[in-house]
Parts: sequence; C-alpha cells; structure tokens
Amino acid sequence: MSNPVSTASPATGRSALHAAPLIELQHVSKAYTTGGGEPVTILDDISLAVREGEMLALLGQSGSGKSTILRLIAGLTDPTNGAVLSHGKALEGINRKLSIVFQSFALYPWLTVQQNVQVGLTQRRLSVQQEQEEIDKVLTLIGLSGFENAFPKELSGGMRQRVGLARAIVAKPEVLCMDEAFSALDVLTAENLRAEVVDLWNNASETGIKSIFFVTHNIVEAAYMASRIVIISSHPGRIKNVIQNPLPYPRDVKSKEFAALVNQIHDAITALALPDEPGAEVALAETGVDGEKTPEQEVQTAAQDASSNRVEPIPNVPVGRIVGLLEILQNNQETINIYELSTRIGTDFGETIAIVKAAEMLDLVDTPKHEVNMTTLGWYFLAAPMAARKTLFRKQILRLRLFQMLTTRLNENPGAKVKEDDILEELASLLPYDQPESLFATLISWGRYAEIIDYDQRTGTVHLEAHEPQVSST
Ligand SMILES: Nc1ncnc2c1ncn2[C@@H]1O[C@H](COP(=O)(O)OP(=O)(O)OP(=O)(O)O)[C@@H](O)[C@H]1O
Repeated sequence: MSNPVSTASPATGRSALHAAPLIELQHVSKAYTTGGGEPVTILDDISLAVREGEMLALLGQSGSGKSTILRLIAGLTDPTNGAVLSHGKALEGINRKLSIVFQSFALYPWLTVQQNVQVGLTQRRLSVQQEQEEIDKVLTLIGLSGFENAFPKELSGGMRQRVGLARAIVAKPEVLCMDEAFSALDVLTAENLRAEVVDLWNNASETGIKSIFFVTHNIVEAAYMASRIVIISSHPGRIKNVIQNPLPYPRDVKSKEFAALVNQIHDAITALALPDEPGAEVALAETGVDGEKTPEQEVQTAAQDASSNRVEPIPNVPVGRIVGLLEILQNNQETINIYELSTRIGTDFGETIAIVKAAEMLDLVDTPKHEVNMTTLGWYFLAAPMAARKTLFRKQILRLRLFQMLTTRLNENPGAKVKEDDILEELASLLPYDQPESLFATLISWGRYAEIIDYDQRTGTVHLEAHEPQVSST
C-alpha cells in the first residue's frame, strides 16, 4: 500500500489517528463458562480504540469473537478482565452513544416501517411533531419514502435492512455499529447497501455519525468500506493485524490498488488460518511428492504418529466439496493460488479456507504460502475407483483424534452404539470453541462416506458399521 501510516479519512478529511477515542477496549479478556465446565477464554488481551473520523472493520473467522467485541463496546456484556471506556471513562451499563444494525434485521414484525423506525427515537424524548420530522428525514435519506405503512414481511431483505439502518441512524448515534449487516443479503443488494453506507458516511453532517464500527467476515466488504481493518485470530480471539486503508472513497473495486489491498488482507488471513508450520515442510518431503512412498505407506506413517495428534475440530465441509477441490486442482496442473480458488468455487474466502483446511487435514492437499497443491495422496484418491476412495478416506479420517476417540468409544459400548446426546456432551467439553451440533453433523457425514459409522435418527444413536475394523487408539 502506498501510504500505510496515514489514517486521515478521505471521506471527511478528519484525522482518526490523533482523535481521542470514542470507545476503547483496554487489555480486555472475555471468558464464558458453560455447563458448569472450565471457563473458556473467547477474547484475550484485546486493546482497541474506535476514533472519530474512522470507519473501522473487525475481520475474523466465524467464532473468533467479533460479535463479543461489539457487545462489549455496546455495554451488552462485561469484560472478564480489562476495561471498556467511553470518552475515557469506564463504561457503565449500556452504551447509549451507539446504535447497532444486526444481520437478522431485528425488526418487529407487527410494527410498520414507520413504527419500527420510531423505536430508534425512544431515547431522544422528542415531541410528536419532531418525531415525525425525524422519521420523514431518515426515511428519505435511506430510500424508504412511500413505504411508511408497509410491514417487514412485505419488504425484500434489502429493504428490511434499510429499515434497520434507518432505525439505527434516527437515534443519532455517535458510533454506528453493524454486525454482519449485509451477510444475509444477495450479492447485488449487499453491494448497493455498502455503497449507500459509504455515502451516508460522507454525509456525516446529516447523520451526526462520528465513526462506523463494523464486524464482518467478508474481505471485500472490509476493503471497500473501512479506513482501518483489524484482523483477529480465533481460539482465543487476539488482534493479529491492523491494516490501514488509505484508498479514496468511493472505492473502485476494479482498481489495481483495491486488488492489492484485498490480497494483503487475504495474505494475513491465510497466514492465520493455514499457517506454514516448519513441520509441514518436513512432512511434505517425507511423504514424497516425488513418489518415494506409496499412499499405503503414507497412511501407515500417519497411523504411527496418530497417537501424538492433538484433538482438532474438523471443518464443517461436505466430502463432495473436498472432491470438488481436488478436481479443480487436477484441471489446473495440480496447483492453484488460494484467491483464485476462492473465485473459482464461488464461495467466500472463509468457506474456501474451510474446504482447503479439511483437505489438508486429510493430507490430500498441501498449502505452502498461498498456494494449494495436490499431494500424491490427493492424486491417488482422485484417480481411485469409489471403493478405493472410501478405503483411503477411511484410513485418513482414522488418523484424526476425533474419529479415533469416537470409534474407540463405540467399540467399548455394548452393541457399538452411543447416544447422540452423550457424543454432543463430549464434543462440547473436548472442543469448547466449536458448535457441537455442527461438529457432530460433519463427523456423521464423513463417517458415513467412509462407511465407518452411521446414525439412526429414530433412536438418536450412532453406531459402528458392521465391517468396521477395530481401531486401537491413544
Ligand atoms: N453467551 C455466551 N456463552 C457462551 N459462549 C458464548 C457466548 N457468546 C458467545 N460465545 C462463544 O464465543 C465464541 C465467539 O462468539 P462470537 O459470536 O463473538 O464470534 P463471531 O466471530 O462473531 O462469530 P460469527 O462470525 O460466527 O458470528 C463462540 O465460540 C461462541 O460460541
């Protein structure tokens, strides 16, 4: 980037860098205790200031704690450690200086557009006439004139989110917060609304908004809107990168500069989600892209060190997506740049990373820097007939501690059956950062493909497939 230190907002000409923080998190940690277990640290040592004149994006993977940060600055939850300040003073109770626009729109279905917007005026104590003037003004500003008497169910998703925006703006917040506000909308509507929020930002004199703080997992959204992008890691959430975005508004998504910024953010996220561990290169050399080992030998090697593996969650990715990735690699000289891959498969970057991570956990691909390469095993898998694919898949998933634990548990139980609830409970205590239900669903779908396990919905039990070889574990 040409000017990585400048934080002057091109929209307003205000300098955010030296402005006093409107809201500040100082060394904030947040832990939750669920089900009487040990506290789980969600956020660790977060120090972050939201300053006047900036549009700040908080970017991170699902579950990294973005919404929790938003709730902390809104005063909707308290930190476990550290302090939340508003204008330099400890925030007590709800932060009345900000409004939030939610992904779910959070409208009252039984109220009209006008009445929903009026909810945002509750704190301002205006006369009936002033209220009407404010509502008319904001409805015009946000493109909702003529829809005053419509009910939310009569509106498209985009229009509903306009109501959400109007209700937030009419409260005259100092900081407008948005929590994945456009992620439930179709691509075109989301693009339009982003552009309109940027326009609103440029019209700060009309809205009185001093700063916009938004949470997203969409890289292009962050690059298009934000003047500063804060990237957080997961488990626990920690600030890993802060990227200044000096591109002038309105931003040209087709410009070289925009593409360079998007790449910079992609790089930062790829390094976090798919780190190049020194051990990984050794493993690559050992497994032999040059073909020194047969796939069976690779599986054997993997099985030998399986007992030292730590329990890792498996990404919520259907097997078909992993096969799709390998097919793309096959048609692309067995290697592809991860950004190009994301465009090719048409998912957002987070989903692309999840697919690649799943394939990497199974040793079907390798990911040096931002390349995704097919391994010998991946090639063998793709070339194999269905039965051999399943055998290979079975061997690979049995290298994963999660499957080892599950199959061991099933083997130990009478009839090789375990209740779904017992497995969910175990998953929740084993992997407290992950959603047990979605982990369970992935375990079942991978296990079914591999013909190791099956799930009987009627009885709510998981059982081993009859021909499953006994697995010795730990
Ligand atoms: N009240 C709560 N009690 C227990 N755990 C919680 C609570 N709120 C959030 N969590 C956990 O904290 C972690 C972070 O959640 P949070 O919603 O802040 O993440 P996020 O980055 O906004 O995720 P997403 O993008 O999926 O919305 C998750 O593992 C979530 O399950």
